[in-house]
Amino acid sequence: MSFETNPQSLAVDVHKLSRSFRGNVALDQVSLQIPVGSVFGLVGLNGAGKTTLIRHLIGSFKAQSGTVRVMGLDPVADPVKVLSRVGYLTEEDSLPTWMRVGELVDFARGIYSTWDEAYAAELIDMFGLSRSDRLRSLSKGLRARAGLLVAIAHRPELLILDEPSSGLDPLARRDILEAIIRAVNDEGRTVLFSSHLLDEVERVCDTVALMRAGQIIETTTVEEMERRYEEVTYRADSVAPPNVAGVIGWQRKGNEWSGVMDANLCDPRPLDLPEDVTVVSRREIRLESWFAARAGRERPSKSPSQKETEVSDVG
Ligand SMILES: Nc1ncnc2c1ncn2[C@@H]1O[C@H](COP(=O)(O)OP(=O)(O)OP(=O)(O)O)[C@@H](O)[C@H]1O
Repeated sequence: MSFETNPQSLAVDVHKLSRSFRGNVALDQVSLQIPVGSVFGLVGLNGAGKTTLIRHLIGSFKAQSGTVRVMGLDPVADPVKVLSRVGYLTEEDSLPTWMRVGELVDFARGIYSTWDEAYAAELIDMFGLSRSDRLRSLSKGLRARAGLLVAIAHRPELLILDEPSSGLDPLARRDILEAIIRAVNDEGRTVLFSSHLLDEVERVCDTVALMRAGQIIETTTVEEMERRYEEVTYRADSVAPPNVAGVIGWQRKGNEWSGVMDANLCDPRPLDLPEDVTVVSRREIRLESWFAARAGRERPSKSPSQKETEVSDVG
């Protein structure tokens, strides 16, 4: 999919970004455009390149080739301007643990000119923190909340959450994270959310990009994905999936084969479907099935229709 290319309307604009670590390609000609105001999900298997991409956005990696713009600025050339407008929370527990929550808040207030003290106080309360708590003595989940507080109390234009949920219990993940993402987005701000928790991504994101082996292989709105793909389950006593052209990925459970197909390209009941193969169900696609079909381990090809189908055994 393509977005409006007016730089003013893009919170993130990455063009043909490549990066290798000692000869190993981590990012391969990645182009990514995130429109202002979107909640954008970044998904992919371990090692797909998500964190490496995000680190370029916050200026901790310099592009080896290609360009990176965040709110129209180069994060390496203009780190202060960019970081003052970005909120960033990573799974790494990198807060200065010798500080108390109050000291952390005072420190952050000094850094960000847009710091909203009333909002910070509200968040301390909402997260069950106290200014006198020493970060070292907090549980991992409370420290993650303190990190989230610092990431959002300056009301960033772009909030980047890189696996933010790993330290949070399910309740915090659902209630706090979703509330924050929606609040940030309601103000017309942008959220980039990288996560392995696909149900969360599906719930909060309007657009999702899938990374595989250092490339973005598909960017789609959740709506578009639901319109385009469907999951069809067949019953077939065969060792190979039914011969249905254009299926982008199969999952097998006993004698049932579920295929993710592009509704524009496939006929779920082709005329040559063998008589002993029956269609058990046709379901709306879920992000998890799309991910399983598209995120596989081999190098990507150009489009879903050109891609070799993959089979995974789930039962
Ligand atoms: N500092 C580094 N030095 C060497 N290799 C690195 C470094 N950072 C990342 N890599 C490699 O780059 C590739 C992409 O890693 P990256 O952490 O970006 O993936 P990811 O999609 O964020 O994975 P995960 O979901 O596990 O966090 C991997 O092969 C990783 O080993």
